[in-house]
Amino acid sequence: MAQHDPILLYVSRLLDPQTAADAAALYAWCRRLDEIVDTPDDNSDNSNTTTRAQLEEWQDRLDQLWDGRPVDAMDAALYQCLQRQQLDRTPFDDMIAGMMADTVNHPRRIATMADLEEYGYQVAGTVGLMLLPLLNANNTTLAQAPAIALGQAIQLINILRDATPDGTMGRIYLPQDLLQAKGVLESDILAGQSSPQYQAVVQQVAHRAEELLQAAERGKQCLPGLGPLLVQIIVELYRGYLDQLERPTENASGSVRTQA
Ligand SMILES: CC(C)=CCC/C(C)=C/CC/C(C)=C/CC/C(C)=C/COP(=O)(O)OP(=O)(O)O
Repeated sequence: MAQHDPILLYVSRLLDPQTAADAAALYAWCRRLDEIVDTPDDNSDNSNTTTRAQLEEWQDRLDQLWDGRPVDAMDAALYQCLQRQQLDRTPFDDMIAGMMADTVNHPRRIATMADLEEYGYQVAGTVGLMLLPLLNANNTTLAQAPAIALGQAIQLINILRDATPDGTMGRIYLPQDLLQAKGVLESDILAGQSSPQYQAVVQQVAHRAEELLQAAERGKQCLPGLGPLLVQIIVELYRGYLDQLERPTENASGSVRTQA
């Protein structure tokens, strides 16, 4: 989907070469994990069992990495990063747990906005926590909530942006309670069909994403040096995507299209 640099690599141009290499090692680990789950669903038990087995294997590899036994060159790069930085293991485990939820909960649905934010923490807020040591946060305790908020905002915006392809893969990440309250038909989402009611749910989620971006902006002063600038660049980039999402266009067949 992405027609741009992955966000982590894009902003790592602001980091010194060693820190950028550490960020790249983190990115590679997250990307390879994402690839395990990012295949079209065939809704079969077989497919889910295979994905779960791959995630369990990934968890075992993480155990080995943390024990100082990386299994390949990419894990070795992350291991070197672990030796330089004080990385906490929890966000790595939480990210795998979030990916696991994608295979257990089938077809993929999210019950409430709180559940969506929890998922956003698991698959993206965790990246914010992983990055804090690399960014030399002055006060890690204070920096955690805004770092998580930024990842969650990015995830919500990506979900809004990718709603149509996700729908055609049978995945609906917009909260069921909001969709039901507005009377949006699941069959319309799966067919990529927009409506004023659907757009109202998009606006609600977009509003929450903007609140999370603002929380990240308020917290950026916890970072030294170019850290606040780095955060502001990410915030403005994703605020730009939000602006485009709030101006939906319809193509000739009336399907959900955004200007992103
Ligand atoms: C505010 C404070 C104190 C710290 C900020 C700490 C940071 C930089 C947090 C951001 C973490 C981050 C970059 C999370 C994003 C994870 C994610 C879902 C990336 C995928 O995004 P895209 O690159 O847009 O994906 P596509 O490739 O699908 O477009």
